[in-house]
Amino acid sequence: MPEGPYSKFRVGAALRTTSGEVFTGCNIENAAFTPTVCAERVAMSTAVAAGFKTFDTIAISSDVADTPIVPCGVCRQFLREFCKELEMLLVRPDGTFVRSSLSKLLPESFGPEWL
Ligand SMILES: O=c1ccn([C@H]2C[C@H](O)[C@@H](CO)O2)c(=O)[nH]1
Ligand SMILES: [Zn+2]
Repeated sequence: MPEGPYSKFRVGAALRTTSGEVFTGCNIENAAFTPTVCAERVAMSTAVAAGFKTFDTIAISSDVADTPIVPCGVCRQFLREFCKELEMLLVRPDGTFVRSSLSKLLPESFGPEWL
């Protein structure tokens, strides 16, 4: 995965649909900073643009810290739109990972069924 030119972070995400397809994404940084998009949102946007709307698992990895990466708040809400109970594999640079879930990282969440 490419390095973000400003943060120097490399983040990758692999999102699996309930029918087994995998869509990947990387963080895409912007000179104006604010328009930067995270790997998780790129992966889900790519999947939705391809017509997939049901997901079960996302793996997220980074090569920066020794601790597993965690998705930012914006991504948690973005992912929530299509899967309240999304399983998460938070991967360390050495390939080991911890399991988490969106319902754990974004409890009592607001979603489409409210509208
Ligand atoms: O879960 C995360 C956390 C951060 N980033 C990106 C956004 C930015 O390019 C860089 C630093 O925040 O890492 C992601 O892609 N996913
Ligand atoms: Zn994010």
